[in-house]
Amino acid sequence: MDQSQQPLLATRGITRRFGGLVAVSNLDLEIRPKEILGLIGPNGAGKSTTFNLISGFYKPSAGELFVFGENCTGRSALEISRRGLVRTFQHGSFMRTMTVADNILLGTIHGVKGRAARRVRVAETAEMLGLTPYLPEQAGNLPHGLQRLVSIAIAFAARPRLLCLDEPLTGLNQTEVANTLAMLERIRDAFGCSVLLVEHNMKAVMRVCDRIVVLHHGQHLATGTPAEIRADRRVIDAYLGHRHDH
Ligand SMILES: Nc1ncnc2c1ncn2[C@@H]1O[C@H](COP(=O)(O)OP(=O)(O)OP(=O)(O)O)[C@@H](O)[C@H]1O
Repeated sequence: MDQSQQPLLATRGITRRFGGLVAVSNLDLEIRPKEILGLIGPNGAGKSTTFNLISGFYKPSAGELFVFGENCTGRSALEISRRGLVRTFQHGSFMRTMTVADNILLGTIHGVKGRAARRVRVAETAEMLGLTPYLPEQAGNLPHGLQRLVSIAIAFAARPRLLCLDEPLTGLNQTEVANTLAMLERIRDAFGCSVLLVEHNMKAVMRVCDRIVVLHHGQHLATGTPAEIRADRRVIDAYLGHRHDH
């Protein structure tokens, strides 16, 4: 296969059980270079579990995980992050009492050597995300929208090849959503990084994603472009038809 088209990440038949409950069942998923991939589905569909499986926070009950072509089934979250996959968490992933600058610095610890280089990386990252004016501020004192950006900045400071974002748009107003989407596209275009987006804001998902994967009851329901997903009768019945924000 042409190296540039090899999936950055692939799951083969990945499954996760919690006791008798199958949260994710036999899922094949691929994330391609430089794509923004949306992962959507109703509450309880298995999105967070999938996210935890691919970032190494959960071990699969069955199936395999390939990260950048390497079989990483059963590897720890740290081992996977060292290969260039970085994630955020649903409820924010930053230290409230630290400054924005020190928060972003945390994201450079594994990937950048030396104080001066780290300082440069922090400045570049803040610039990219529009956070430069807030660098000296205590992160916990910032408005919610900026706090969400700080979480993304920490993840992006490692310059991942795959940035996995867990509901990054929750609680943002329309302007903040538009700014965040524009920022994701900038990151993708400038650094060639892929983005996996778990998100309930359908309007945003339809706008920014190249492809979308739909889960339902832990199973794969559909994969396609936003236009294909919007027109898919099974997806409308299972999910989109019940929503009011698209
Ligand atoms: N640690 C756990 N222990 C037991 N059951 C779990 C655990 N995590 C998830 N589940 C169950 O697995 C199923 C899938 O949950 P998951 O959180 O992955 O769905 P989701 O699509 O992310 O939902 P939401 O949109 O509400 O975040 C649900 O039935 C949930 O109750």
